[in-house]
Amino acid sequence: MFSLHNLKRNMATTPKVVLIACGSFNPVTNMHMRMFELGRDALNKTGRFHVIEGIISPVSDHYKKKAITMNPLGSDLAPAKHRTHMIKQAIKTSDWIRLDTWESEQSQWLETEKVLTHHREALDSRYNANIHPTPTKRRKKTKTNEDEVDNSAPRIVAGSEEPPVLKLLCGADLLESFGTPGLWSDEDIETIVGKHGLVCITRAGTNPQKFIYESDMLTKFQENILIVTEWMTNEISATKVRRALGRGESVKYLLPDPVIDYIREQRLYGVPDK
Ligand SMILES: Nc1ncnc2c1ncn2[C@@H]1O[C@H](COP(=O)(O)OP(=O)(O)OP(=O)(O)O)[C@@H](O)[C@H]1O
Ligand SMILES: O=C(O)c1ccc[n+]([C@@H]2O[C@H](COP(=O)([O-])O)[C@@H](O)[C@H]2O)c1
Repeated sequence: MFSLHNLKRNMATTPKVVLIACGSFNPVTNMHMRMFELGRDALNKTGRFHVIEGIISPVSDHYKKKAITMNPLGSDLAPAKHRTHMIKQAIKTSDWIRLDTWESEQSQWLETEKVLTHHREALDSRYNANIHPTPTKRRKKTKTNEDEVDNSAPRIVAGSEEPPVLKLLCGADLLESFGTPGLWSDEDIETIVGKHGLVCITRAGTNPQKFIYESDMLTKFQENILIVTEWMTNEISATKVRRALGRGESVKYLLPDPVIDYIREQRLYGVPDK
């Protein structure tokens, strides 16, 4: 029978999850934000997890993939200071997603497995120490410098509960990039999927179920992968957004308004003069 007491007890015993999305966020789009909502909803609906936090972790300026595979003439990755500023604008309307700049501040590009390990350790120490500020602190910071990054996270109550689980949140293109020869190491893929877990949002032109079926390793850890179908297949890609910006085309409703304002102000992505 339903009772508030049982509901509270279930909430306390259901494993808590922190979702982390790693990527260029060049720039952050409305689809990135939606990816978090889809991932949280789907995990919570399984009844097996309770999502408590989302982390956006942009890559550092040393990430060279774009230069190698997308644009042989040079990297079109905007500096991390701009990408993180835009993320801060985008998450203003969210009370559970935060920016974490640890990865973007590194002096070299780091494999995603290393980023997850860092956050796994950070979660463990937050859990063990139980001395961290609540997320409301960030929203009360009206008098501080706008550019000051607050990487504080929700307080994790230690006690009988287990520490939160960390899961990588991604689009199916990232999952399918596991199959690109020489891009990811097998050990890293095994750690990401076997130890942490994956929440993967379908994307136009991808077939994550088939991709998992065709990989022995992913099939082995299948129970750690949640595929979430995005039925509103309005494909927003940062590449296409950058292209539209460079051509002076409107990107309204594809990016949060303050992000568009910032891009125009800073003349990012080759935005032409008015
Ligand atoms: N439209 C989308 N649907 C589902 N996932 C998405 C979508 N756009 C981005 N993502 C996911 O967000 C994460 C970070 O994305 P990323 O910064 O690489 O954006 P992107 O649009 O794929 O960028 P680019 O076009 O520059 O390669 C990745 O896991 C990516 O798969
Ligand atoms: O860990 C790896 O080996 C690895 C190999 C290729 C890409 N990644 C990560 O995957 C993300 C891809 O982002 P993007 O914008 O290039 O689609 C980014 O966070 C990279 O650091 C990670």
